[in-house]
Amino acid sequence: MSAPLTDRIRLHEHYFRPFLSREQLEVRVKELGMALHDQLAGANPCFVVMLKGAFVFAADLVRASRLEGEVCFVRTSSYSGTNTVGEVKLLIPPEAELVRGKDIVLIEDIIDSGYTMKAFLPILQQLEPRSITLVTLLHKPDAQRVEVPIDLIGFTIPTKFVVGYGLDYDGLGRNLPAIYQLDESY
Ligand SMILES: O=P(O)(O)OC[C@H]1O[C@H](OP(=O)(O)OP(=O)(O)O)[C@H](O)[C@@H]1O
Ligand SMILES: Nc1nc2[nH]cnc2c(=O)[nH]1
Repeated sequence: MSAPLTDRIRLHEHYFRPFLSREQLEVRVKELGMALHDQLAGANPCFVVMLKGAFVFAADLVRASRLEGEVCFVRTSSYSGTNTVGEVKLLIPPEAELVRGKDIVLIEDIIDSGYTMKAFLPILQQLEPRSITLVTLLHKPDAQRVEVPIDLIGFTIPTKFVVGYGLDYDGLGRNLPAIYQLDESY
């Protein structure tokens, strides 16, 4: 049997405490979906999903938006454990033919230092989309090191490492239905 969501959990050597519940996520993702629907009314966008972390959020957001459009996946990587390694690697690039001339909804799970988006946005812009709407579920403003033009934010959160709802700690935790925050008291 799995642990109740009120309990702290352990992933590898770290403990995490409940932070955003499944219900809070559901309500906010629906609101973001409706906001996207209003902003892009009548458009036929392409949803660009940042793997791996955004896969759960994107699945819910795309459906909540009720917008018809292609979905495409890109993959960047820059974290080892709970720290950014600074260098952003592009492991799966965007499909040029799906992006050119389209209204892009760029879906990210978290903007922390901002380095990932700072590196990726010019790559996307080179493919000449009509517009880019950047949506992030989580934003850590106090951790941000570089400017990023964010259009929609789910939750503004403190500078603490979080897991769940797609986000991992060294490969674990992506399957958790809620979001947990690193508990440094252990
Ligand atoms: O604003 P930043 O400090 O750059 O951090 C944000 C990025 O970090 C995570 O990706 P990660 O590189 O861990 O890859 P993953 O999505 O495959 O877990 C997350 O999914 C964001 O893409
Ligand atoms: N899982 C996870 N990945 C991140 N990438 C940047 N910040 C975070 C974070 O707090 N949690």
